[in-house]
Amino acid sequence: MKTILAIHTGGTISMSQNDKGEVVPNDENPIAEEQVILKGQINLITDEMFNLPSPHVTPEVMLKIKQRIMRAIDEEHVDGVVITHGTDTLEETAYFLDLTLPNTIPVVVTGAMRSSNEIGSDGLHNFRNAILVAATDESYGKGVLVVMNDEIHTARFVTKTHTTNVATFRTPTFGPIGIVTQSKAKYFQELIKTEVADIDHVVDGVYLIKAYAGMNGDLFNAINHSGTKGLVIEGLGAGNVPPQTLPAIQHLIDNNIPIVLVSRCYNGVAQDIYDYEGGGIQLKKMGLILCQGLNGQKARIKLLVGLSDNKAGADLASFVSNAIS
Ligand SMILES: NC(=O)C[C@H](N)C(=O)O
Repeated sequence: MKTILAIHTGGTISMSQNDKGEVVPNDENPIAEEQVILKGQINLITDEMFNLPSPHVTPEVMLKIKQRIMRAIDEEHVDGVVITHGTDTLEETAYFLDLTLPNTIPVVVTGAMRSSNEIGSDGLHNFRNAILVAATDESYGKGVLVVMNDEIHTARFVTKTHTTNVATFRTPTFGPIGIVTQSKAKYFQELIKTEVADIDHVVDGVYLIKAYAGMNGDLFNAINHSGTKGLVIEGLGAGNVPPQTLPAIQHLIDNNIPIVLVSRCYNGVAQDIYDYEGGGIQLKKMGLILCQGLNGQKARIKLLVGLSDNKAGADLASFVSNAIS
């Protein structure tokens, strides 16, 4: 029998609807373990570590979860870990863990779109599936996984795409890597390349700014201060910005702030294709780091982890730039 540690951190999976129809946190994580079908087949131990709506989750909280999992691996010798988490920032915590944990045992993050007492609540189903995936031998060596709505996604590429639909978690461009059936986790894709940065602290001052038509330098100027450690820009299309932003972006570069460029598009990767003012070719020449395959919030987590690992210059650029190969 495998031993799986479930770490509860809060989110809708731990919430319920009140008489007025509002979804509210409970005093404690209310997941009814006795209802989880796999009880009896798996030795499930639980840790009610946090009870936070996921918009309250910070990189410091993510680091604490990482440290808790390290203890489970090194001292408790568990066979797998499941983390329940609010879905709003689930992809960020999952990717933080993917970048900072050794790839030794399955670590699976899950949540719910409907709270525990709502009709059609998906919490227990997702929790059961996540336990099943964490206890499956084929789940070893795949990095941190996200299990929602009968699908298995990599933490690196999955993103929340719908405000309320239970099929909200999608992996644009690359697709999920497996499915969960009644009794099995089945994989049809391999994870490519894993990287680990064993950090013991997290830096502050890493920002994310989205480009838009007619944008000027105001937002970039606003973060041009001593507390800024890094910036991710969600550029337009293949990775371009309006020309009026360029002087302010250049000031940040002159102040040695690493700037990462991704695309605000849902699919595809940022590339240096266009050679006009503000185009990707110019941005690359200015020193922006083009990051392939990650969305803005994931690229921010990667930049934050790289900086927290004391990476700088070419080392930081190579850590952040390529998530694909
Ligand atoms: N479905 C959810 O979990 C959303 C909730 N607002 C959270 O992230 O905590």
